Amino acid sequence: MAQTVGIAGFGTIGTAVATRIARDLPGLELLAISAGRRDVAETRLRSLDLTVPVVSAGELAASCDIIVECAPTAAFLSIAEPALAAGRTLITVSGAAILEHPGIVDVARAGGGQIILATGALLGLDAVRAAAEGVIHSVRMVTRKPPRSLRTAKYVVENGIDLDSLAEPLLLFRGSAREGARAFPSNVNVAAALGLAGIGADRTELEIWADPTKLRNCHRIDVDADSARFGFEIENIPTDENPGTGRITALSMIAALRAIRAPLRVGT
Ligand SMILES: NC(=O)C1=CN([C@@H]2O[C@H](COP(=O)(O)OP(=O)(O)OC[C@H]3O[C@@H](n4cnc5c(N)ncnc54)[C@H](O)[C@@H]3O)[C@@H](O)[C@H]2O)C=CC1
Ligand SMILES: O=C([O-])CC(=O)C(=O)O
Repeated sequence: MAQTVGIAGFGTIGTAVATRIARDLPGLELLAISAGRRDVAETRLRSLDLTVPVVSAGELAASCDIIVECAPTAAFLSIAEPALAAGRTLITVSGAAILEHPGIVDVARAGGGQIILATGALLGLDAVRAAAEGVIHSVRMVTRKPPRSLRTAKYVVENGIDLDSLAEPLLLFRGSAREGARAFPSNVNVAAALGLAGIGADRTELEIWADPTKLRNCHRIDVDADSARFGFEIENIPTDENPGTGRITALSMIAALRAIRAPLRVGT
C-alpha cells in the first residue's frame, strides 16, 4: 500500500519535490500540501497539473504518513509539532530550526514520530556521523556564496549591508555554527546539519563569505578525528527562484523519500 505524503511549504524546494512524487516515486502518494498563501499555491498546483488540496498544517499531520517540511524557518514549529505528535515521519532540511527548537526531538520521541534531517545542500554527513562514533577533534566549514545568494539573509538585511557593489570577497561571519545559523537561518542550514551530525553546533567552526568571484554556493568542510582526517567541497548551482537555495537541496529530499520505500539503501 502506498504511503501518503504531505508537503508543507510550496516554494522552490516544495514544488520540485511535489512534482517528483507525483511522477516518479513509486509507493508514495502525494495527498495534500500546506502553503503560506493558498491562492498562490492553488495557481501553482493548477499550472503543474496536480490535483491535491491545500490544507492546514494540522490537517496535513492528521492525514499524511510522511510530511516533507520545506517552509521558512519561522514556520517550522507550527508544521513539525503536530506532525511529530501524531507519530508521523518529518523530512526536513531546516537544520537551523532544529537548533533553535531542540525540544522538537522530545516531541518526536513522545509521539513515536521521526525527524529525518536530509543532507540538503551538503555532502559527507555519513562520514561525519561515522567519525562522531569515535572522537572528532575539530570540524571547520567555510561557506562562500555569490552576493545575490546572500542579499536577503537575515544578518545582511538587519545590518543594512550592501552586497551589490562588492568588488572583493567580504567576510560576513566567523564563529560557531550555532551563532551562524541564528544570524543566517535560510543560508547555512547546512552548517547546522553539520553541527548536529558531528561535534555539535557550538564546537563546529564557521565562516561565511559574500564572494563576487563565485557563481555557485560553495561549502568547504574539514574534519579532524581519531579515525580519519577528511575534507570536502561542494559547489551548488543556485536555483533561479531562490539563489540562496542550491538545486541539489530538493534532490536530497527526493533521495531521502525514495530511501523510505527502497529495498536497498546505500549510505548511512
Ligand atoms: N539544508 C539545506 O541544504 C537547505 C535548506 N533550506 C531551507 O529549506 C526551506 C525552504 O527553502 P525554499 O524552498 O528555497 O524556500 P522558498 O522561500 O522558495 O519557499 C518557502 C515556501 O513556504 C511558504 N510558507 C510560508 N509560510 C508557510 C507556512 N506557515 N506553512 C507552509 N508554507 C509556508 C512560502 O509561501 C513559500 O512558498 C527554508 O527553511 C530554507 O532555509 C534551503 C536550502 C538549502
Ligand atoms: O545552506 C543552505 O541553507 C543553502 C545552501 O548553502 C546552498 O544551497 O548551497
